[in-house]
Amino acid sequence: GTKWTYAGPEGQDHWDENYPYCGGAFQSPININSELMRFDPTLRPINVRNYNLSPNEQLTFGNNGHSVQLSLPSKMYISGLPHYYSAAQLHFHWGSSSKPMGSEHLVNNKQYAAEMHIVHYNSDKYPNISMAVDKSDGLAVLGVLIEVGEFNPAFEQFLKFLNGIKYRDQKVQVPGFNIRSLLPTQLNEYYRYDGSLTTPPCYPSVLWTVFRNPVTLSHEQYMALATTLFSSHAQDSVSVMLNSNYRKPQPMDSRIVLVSFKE
Ligand SMILES: NS(=O)(=O)c1c(F)c(F)c(S(=O)(=O)CCO)c(N[C@H]2CCCc3ccccc32)c1F
Ligand SMILES: [Zn+2]
Repeated sequence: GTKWTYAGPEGQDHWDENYPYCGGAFQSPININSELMRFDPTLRPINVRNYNLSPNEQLTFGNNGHSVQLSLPSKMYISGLPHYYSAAQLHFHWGSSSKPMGSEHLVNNKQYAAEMHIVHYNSDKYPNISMAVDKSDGLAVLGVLIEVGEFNPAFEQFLKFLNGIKYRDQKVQVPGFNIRSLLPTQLNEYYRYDGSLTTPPCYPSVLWTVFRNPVTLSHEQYMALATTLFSSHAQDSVSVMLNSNYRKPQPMDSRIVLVSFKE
C-alpha cells in the first residue's frame, strides 16, 4: 500500500485518507478507563503453547520501517479464547529518548514507556494471517505494557541484535528462545476488548488482550530501542529516526472493557 508515518503529512491524522477503516469504529488503541471496565468471571487464563523455542530454531528479526518485528512459527499458539490462534509475529511500540512514553494502550490515562504486541491469527478458521487479517474474528493480539526498571535478560536475547537492523528492510536471524519469558508472570489478569490493527489498514479484526501487569526494561535497554533504529533505508540520502511509533487512543464508541480480575 501507500506509505504512512506516525507524524507529518502522512501521519496518523491522515491515515483515513488512504485507509478508510482508520476513520471507522472499533479502533485501537484505547485508554483503558476504570469507569468502562466490567469484571467477567468467564474470562479464562491465557494458555500459551509451544512458546519455548529451541536455540536451533532461527527467527527472522527485522526492521520494517514502522517497528521491529520478530517472525514467529505458527506451531506457537494460544488457547483459552473462543478459537485457537497461531502466532505470526511480535513487534514493539515505543517513545523517544527525550520522552520515554510510547505505549499504545493507556491505563487510566497512564502511558507506559513501550508496548509489545504478539500477533496471532484464528487458525481454526483461516490458513494464514493474510486470509485472517481483515476478518472480524481473524486476529488475537497479546499486549504487554513495558516500563523502565530492572534489566530484562529475556528481551536482551534479541535487543542485542538491534545494531544489525538499524535501517528499513534489514533483517537478521536470531536463535529461538522461550517467548513465554517476555510475558508477565500472571497470564490470568488482563483487559479484553474488541478492536483493530493500530496501523493502516486498521482493520477492526482484533480481539485484544492487554495484560494487567507490565514487564520492565532497563533504561539502557529502552534507550537502545528508542535511539538505534531508522525508518529510512541505509542508502537513503536523508535518515529518519524510528521512534514514537505509537497511535493515539481512539474513541471507545459503544465499547466496554472486560477484565479477568477483581479489584
Ligand atoms: N499494533 S498491531 O495492530 O498489532 C500491528 C502493528 F502495529 C504493526 F506495525 C504491524 S507490521 O509490523 O506488520 C507493519 C504494518 O502492518 C502489524 N502487522 C500485522 C497486521 C498487518 C498484516 C500482518 C501480516 C503478517 C504479520 C503481521 C501482520 C500489526 F498487527
Ligand atoms: Zn502493535
